[in-house]
Amino acid sequence: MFWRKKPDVSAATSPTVPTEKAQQNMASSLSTSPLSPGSNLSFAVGGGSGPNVVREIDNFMDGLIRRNPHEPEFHQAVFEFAETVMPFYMDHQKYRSARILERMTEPDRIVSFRIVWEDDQGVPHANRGYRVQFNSSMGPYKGGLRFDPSVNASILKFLGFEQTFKNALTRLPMGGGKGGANFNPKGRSDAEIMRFCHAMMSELFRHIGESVDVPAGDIGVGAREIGFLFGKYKQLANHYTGGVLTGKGLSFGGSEIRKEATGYGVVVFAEDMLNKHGKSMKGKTVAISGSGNVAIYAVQRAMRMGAKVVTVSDSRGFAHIPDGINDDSFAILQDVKENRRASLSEFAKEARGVTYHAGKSPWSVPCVVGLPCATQNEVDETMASLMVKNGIECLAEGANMPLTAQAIHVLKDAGVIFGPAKAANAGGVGCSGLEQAQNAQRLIWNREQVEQELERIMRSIHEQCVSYAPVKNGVVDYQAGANIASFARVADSMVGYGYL
Ligand SMILES: NC(=O)C1=CN([C@@H]2O[C@H](COP(=O)(O)OP(=O)(O)OC[C@H]3O[C@@H](n4cnc5c(N)ncnc54)[C@H](O)[C@@H]3O)[C@@H](O)[C@H]2O)C=CC1
Ligand SMILES: O=C(O)CCC(=O)C(=O)O
Repeated sequence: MFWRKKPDVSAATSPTVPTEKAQQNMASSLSTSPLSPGSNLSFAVGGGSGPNVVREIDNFMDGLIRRNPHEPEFHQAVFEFAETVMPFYMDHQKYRSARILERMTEPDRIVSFRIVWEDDQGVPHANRGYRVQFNSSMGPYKGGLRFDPSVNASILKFLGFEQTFKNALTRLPMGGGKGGANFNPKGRSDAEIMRFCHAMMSELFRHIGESVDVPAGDIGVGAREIGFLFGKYKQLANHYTGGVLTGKGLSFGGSEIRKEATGYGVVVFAEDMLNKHGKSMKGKTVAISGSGNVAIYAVQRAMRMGAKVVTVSDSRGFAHIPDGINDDSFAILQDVKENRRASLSEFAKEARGVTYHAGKSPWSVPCVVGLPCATQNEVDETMASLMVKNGIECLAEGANMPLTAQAIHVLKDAGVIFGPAKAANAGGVGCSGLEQAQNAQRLIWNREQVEQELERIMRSIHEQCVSYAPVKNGVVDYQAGANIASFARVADSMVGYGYL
């Protein structure tokens, strides 16, 4: 069945744009919430969606879940995508006959391996490392490494899937991948982190390369870890190839702005969405979750745009800053998180006008703009309803999949401008692409050059979303726009390659 029809090779040369019929299909499928109230089936498609579209999504998800049991995060990411892409897919026979949706939801390969390292007391530990090489249609696999005890195949498959389409939106030559280990870096010394990274690279180096697969950072992996990983790769490979990892230190091939890029990009994207709807960030109350790499630079960029940032959080609680973070409190936040790697409660103790709320999430604090920048599924339906009640107007996802499918529907149904992760947080990987370009040229661009190029990438992503997005009650559906624009790009390449 899968291989029955011949590929439509002519499609490879003509980029696909949504037809009028597809736009109508999208409008009907998006006109009501796809989740039946009270349904226990989290992927049940119901309401007023076109019956054919609903049936196709159901059948497709049934098959995906059967082939990938016990992987809820992967199912969720694919559902979120399929739900908006299906009408477009159904309208394009060249994709359907090539079974592109089934093919693009199957990773190219997954490697998993043992990582044995020694702690400071001389005790050996074994962890599991992974690299999910999801799709290389657009270029070498590209995507971060995550160190967190929760890491498993489901989480990395969802991240690798998302990364494929995010990278396509940057229009740089990057495929999608993701990796990591179920290692908890919290409380570990620098020496332990170094030994862990060296042990991980002892296996990972066989699977990566500047034209093969180029990892970078994600949760628990920043410049320190990339330095240890790069050093070990250089030693094992016996050559200096900067382009094999991104997020490197500036002294050994890293790029200006990479550290700031994801957070800055999220705010630039939010500003573009607001501008498109006749609004702006200036003077807006902004709630941010997380206090890691993405969150810190989202705070900084939002402050520079004249917004008032009233929350940040970590896995233990959140800090409330009713008058907004200022330059002094931002410097303390950076020091607590980036240098001392301490809890946010320290930030609250040291900065003026900050209270700390242990065990609570920041989303009960009223805001006009929400930027979830911590982790997946941190905002559920209840929190989204509370945000709506509190007057939120715009939400851009800094983290990957921070909202449940139901939470997204609550916001969109209430007319909130919603920026999905694959568009809103693409600045990080976009800047990684610029780091690869500098490494290939053996040149270092200055800060202004990189920042200008990053803004150009974010603006182009915004335009691509708008050009594919339906508009409902005057609000652009960026989720559908991002999914369809990136689907078309990846699908056209896959169709062009034939049956691979
Ligand atoms: N670093 C990057 O360039 C990019 C990161 N992302 C995504 O952004 C998110 C944050 O990543 P980074 O800032 O790089 O990581 P990080 O390790 O620097 O920071 C993660 C933050 O999330 C918080 N956090 C982690 N688990 C949590 C939980 N279960 N509940 C509440 N808070 C939790 C941590 O306390 C920390 O503040 C992730 O979803 C990541 O996949 C997306 C695009 C690029
Ligand atoms: O910079 C990169 O290659 C990866 C960034 C990343 O992991 C992400 O976009 O989620």
